[in-house]
Amino acid sequence: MQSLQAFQAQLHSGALRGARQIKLSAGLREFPRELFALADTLEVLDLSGNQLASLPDDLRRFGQLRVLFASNNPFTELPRVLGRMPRLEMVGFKACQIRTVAADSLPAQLRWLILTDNQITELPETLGERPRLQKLMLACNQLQALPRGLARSPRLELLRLAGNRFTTLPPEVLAMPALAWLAMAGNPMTQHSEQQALQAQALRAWRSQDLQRHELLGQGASGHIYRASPVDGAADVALKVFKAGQTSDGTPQSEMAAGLAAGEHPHLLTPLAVLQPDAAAEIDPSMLAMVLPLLPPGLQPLAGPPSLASCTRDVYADGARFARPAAQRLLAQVRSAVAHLHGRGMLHGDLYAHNILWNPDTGDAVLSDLGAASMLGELPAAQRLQLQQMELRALQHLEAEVQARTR
Ligand SMILES: Nc1ncnc2c1ncn2[C@@H]1O[C@H](COP(=O)(O)OP(=O)(O)OP(=O)(O)O)[C@@H](O)[C@H]1O
Repeated sequence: MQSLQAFQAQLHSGALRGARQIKLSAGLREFPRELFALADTLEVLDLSGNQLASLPDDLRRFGQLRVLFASNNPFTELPRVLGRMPRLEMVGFKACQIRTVAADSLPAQLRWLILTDNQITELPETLGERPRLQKLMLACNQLQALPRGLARSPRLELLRLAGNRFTTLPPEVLAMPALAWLAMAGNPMTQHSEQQALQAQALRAWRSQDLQRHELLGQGASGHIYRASPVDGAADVALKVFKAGQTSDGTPQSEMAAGLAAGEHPHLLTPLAVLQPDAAAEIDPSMLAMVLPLLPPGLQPLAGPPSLASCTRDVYADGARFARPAAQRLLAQVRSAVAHLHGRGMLHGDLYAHNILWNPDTGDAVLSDLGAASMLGELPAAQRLQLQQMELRALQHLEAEVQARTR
């Protein structure tokens, strides 16, 4: 729902009685007290894109609230009242101005925490005392260390640390018993390798006048993808134009560096080149872009991304069943793509069925999306190996999901 007036009108008419979900984005500067009329039923509240800097102390009256999104609001502190919410398990405060996360601001049932793109320098030890924690998004902050107790988080499977200030790998990461998906690019511990990868390719960058841009092929969270033709008559390519300077997993620069460093592999979607920014360009010159091979039509994602309920696990189409030979071929190709990345000293970081495009008839597959990939070359060899072993957990989850649907 977009406007406060529309919300109020619906509330007064009784149309919202018993509502379990509300989305309000209307330039709100204060929490609308009218919402308390739904305190007994509301489970999902989305207040993203307002002007809120605080939440009321009696928010805990929302006894059923499980999910709270409040991204793109000028909070400077994670509201402490969240720590007293009895059922709250998903908390999303992306792109606010948060500097402080107090020890008592984390709900006991916390399962999924999004603090991407804030200014956080330190996290409280209580984060390691949330046994249901499964997904932790901390990219693009100012962190140099993690709470020690996170090392023992029994269910923490997905961790995003990209774009912070880590000079070495936080030791807690290697101890996490269930970790399977990790992004850590764009930190001082990886930056040198990323810069080298970008510099090495700078001379081979394409200019925008080398390409004619055509229709939009699709868009994801981080970019718009167009079909484009090289003006020299070479085969068509895909052009990915990044939407913003930061993605949920890191930065476009890190994604491009990883893609270039990964090099070519028949089952990995890696860029052919970056597009040189240029003032005369048809696209906004401040936007970063890269050129990718054009995938043949007929490929489809193996699954959809996780839902609020599945949290770290992909969602497969109802009744999805794969023919055994196709499933085996798919898994062999994905394993070979992962082995290639590991051989290059890298992590994919987002090894998921939703990042695999495949042809269900043949089993031919391409692993895409290096947006969470990390270059591990600057880490000690033993750590590199441990991280790659960790990523094999993601591969095992994928294999189990596919095998469970193979007839
Ligand atoms: N190389 C390509 N060739 C043809 N079509 C492509 C190509 N890459 C992407 N697409 C199309 O664009 C859509 C969006 O791509 P994708 O999901 O990779 O976006 P993204 O923004 O890069 O990813 P993310 O959401 O993970 O940040 C795909 O579903 C597909 O239809």
